[in-house]
Amino acid sequence: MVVVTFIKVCGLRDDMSVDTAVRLGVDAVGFVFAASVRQISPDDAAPLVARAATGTVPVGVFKGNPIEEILAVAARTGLRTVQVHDLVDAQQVARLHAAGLHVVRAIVAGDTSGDLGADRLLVDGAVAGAGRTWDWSSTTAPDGGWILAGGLDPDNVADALAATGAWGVDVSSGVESERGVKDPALIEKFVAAVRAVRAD
Ligand SMILES: O=C(O)c1ccccc1N[C@@H]1O[C@H](COP(=O)(O)O)[C@@H](O)[C@H]1O
Repeated sequence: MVVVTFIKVCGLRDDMSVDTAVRLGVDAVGFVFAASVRQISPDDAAPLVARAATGTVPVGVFKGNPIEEILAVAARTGLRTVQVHDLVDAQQVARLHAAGLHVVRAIVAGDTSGDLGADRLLVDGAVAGAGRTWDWSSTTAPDGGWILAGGLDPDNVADALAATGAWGVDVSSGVESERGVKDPALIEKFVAAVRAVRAD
């Protein structure tokens, strides 16, 4: 039986990477507004967000950004979905919802504080965007469909899915030729590896 796994490719900063992801039919692309080698400004992200909006959901990724800044970035870029790595209470989620945003709450593996009302959970390793795997068998899978992240690449994603049964996967470092530089061939290899996974 073929398994349809949600795929997000994160940390995009140029037309070619966005076009590659859209051509491959990935479900979501991420633009990082947190302090990072992949950080992009709202002005530079806005045209990429518009470029992605053809069946591939653009997602703003935030860590260490005040809620006011997240709202301002969404308004400037047209983003309707945000992935936030440091939400601590349901009021923050409610403020984002009140602005009409779809909210992905990113947590570190082992955190059992739940979704705080967010629309989806993403479970990552201790250092977001570092390309480091974590012990996928060490955590109890959250209820419902959740997204697995942290050091995924074309060679380990099938094992990661088999170990966790995650609903979706998110990749950044594992599809780069050097830190912060996306490699279209690796993006294609990653997507093929996810789509080759079967449940028998
Ligand atoms: O990619 C970043 O630099 C980043 C910075 C701050 C918060 C999140 C970030 N990216 C997210 O990190 C995970 C895993 O990335 P990796 O594949 O291990 O490099 C993923 O959810 C990205 O969206």
